[in-house]
Amino acid sequence: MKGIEEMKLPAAFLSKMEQLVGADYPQFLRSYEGSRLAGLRANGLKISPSDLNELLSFLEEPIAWSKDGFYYNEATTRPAKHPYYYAGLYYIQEPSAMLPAELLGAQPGERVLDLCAAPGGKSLQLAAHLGRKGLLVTNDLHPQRARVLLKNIERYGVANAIVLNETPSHLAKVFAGFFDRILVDAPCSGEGMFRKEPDMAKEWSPEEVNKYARWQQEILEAVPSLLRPGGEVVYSTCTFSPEENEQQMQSFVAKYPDFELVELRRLWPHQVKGEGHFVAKLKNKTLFDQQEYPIHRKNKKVKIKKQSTPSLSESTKQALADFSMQVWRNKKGWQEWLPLGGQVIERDGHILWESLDLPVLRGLKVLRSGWLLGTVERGRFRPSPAFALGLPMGAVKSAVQKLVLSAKSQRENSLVLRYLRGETIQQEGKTWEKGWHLVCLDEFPLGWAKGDGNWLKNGFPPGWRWIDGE
Ligand SMILES: C[S@@+](CC[C@H](N)C(=O)[O-])C[C@H]1O[C@@H](n2cnc3c(N)ncnc32)[C@H](O)[C@@H]1O
Repeated sequence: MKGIEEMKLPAAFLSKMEQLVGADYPQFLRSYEGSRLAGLRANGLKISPSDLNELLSFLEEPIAWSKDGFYYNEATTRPAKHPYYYAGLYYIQEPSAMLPAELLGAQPGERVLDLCAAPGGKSLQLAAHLGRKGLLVTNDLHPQRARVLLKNIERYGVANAIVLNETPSHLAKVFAGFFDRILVDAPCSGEGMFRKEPDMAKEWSPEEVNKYARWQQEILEAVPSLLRPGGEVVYSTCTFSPEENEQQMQSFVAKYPDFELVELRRLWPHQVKGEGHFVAKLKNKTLFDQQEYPIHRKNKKVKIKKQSTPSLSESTKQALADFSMQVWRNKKGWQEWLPLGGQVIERDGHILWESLDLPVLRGLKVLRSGWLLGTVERGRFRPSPAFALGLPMGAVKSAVQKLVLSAKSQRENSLVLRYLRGETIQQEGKTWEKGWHLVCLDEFPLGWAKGDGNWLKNGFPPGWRWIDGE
């Protein structure tokens, strides 16, 4: 717990805050004496909040503005060191940061864009709201951050997402009028993060605030072209400065009179249990007749891929059937678990499920255009970790060749850790059939392992592994 002096917050920042919060200033200052607040969210693609609460003994009260978030105590708990974390059952997220995606209100079947998405906490929330129906386009400008975003999309089992590394203006050219809803969780001066990461305060200056305000404005410029008539946008930041928040919204609606501001919320650290956030919802006022919806979807500006016959070669089909026979004892077992509205394609040896509701992505930096099922090498299918993690519960239940692990006792937990560390699985008196085995933690998929007749060779990817002592 740091006091305000110890944190060395810039004097100009403090006097700005004094003006901004007025009579609340003493409480605002006192909020810096409290500890930062930690939260996590149940991954709705895998588990309900109440089931997660039953499973994890360390969850505290629910987070008021989130349907699936809980507080936990950072001093006593390390939720990232738990096998259920590796099964993608929950995402660790600052409590205030749970509000923007909640307010966007994405519905199953919609097309949703997360424009500034890395590392992906809010994208995962949006993916859970869509279920496996509709399309999530998730993007970040910075290449390394976009790669982290991809990893999270895969680790949390999102099948119907495409991951891009683009500028908003490039996206606007390809996705004109495409999206039902857009989240702009903008880069910002991060004033709400000073308690969590005091070093960030060193970078603060009025010039920094203005620099971010300019970037945010540039990002927002792309929104009117990307959104369909009648669509909705949530703009959010984790900063307090009005230049990056209310003023940004005012200039947006002044410039684009088709838009109205329908909701504006501030979470202040001295008023709620969170680090603070600004969240605003905008709506495009242009009338949008639901009856015309399908027609709009054929908007000529957006070239949607035509339904084509699956482009798999005979040898790939055979490789997939062989794999499916191993895991489900059924040649077509794997096909049952694909989301609707897409097709399986083969591109450069990669087998992907892709939505049919995609514009032509040529010219964009695409990190992933759907659910990576695996690769075909020398006529054999090798399933990807993302394939395992994206399998719904029914697929796990009906899999025959599988290794079901449990973390409920210490002895069982040690086998899970061996798998997560990437070790070969051997058990006395037990041999493993040849071929792929789905590895699960209770009924949740974790990854793959390959039997060689004796042992199970570990298929858990190096970049995802459990590292002792971290
Ligand atoms: C506040 S963070 C996003 C956090 C994220 N929404 C989450 O919940 O995990 C802002 C992100 O915007 C990205 N960014 C910065 N400028 C951008 C731009 N012009 N277009 C798209 N993304 C941008 C940054 O790389 C950063 O990852």
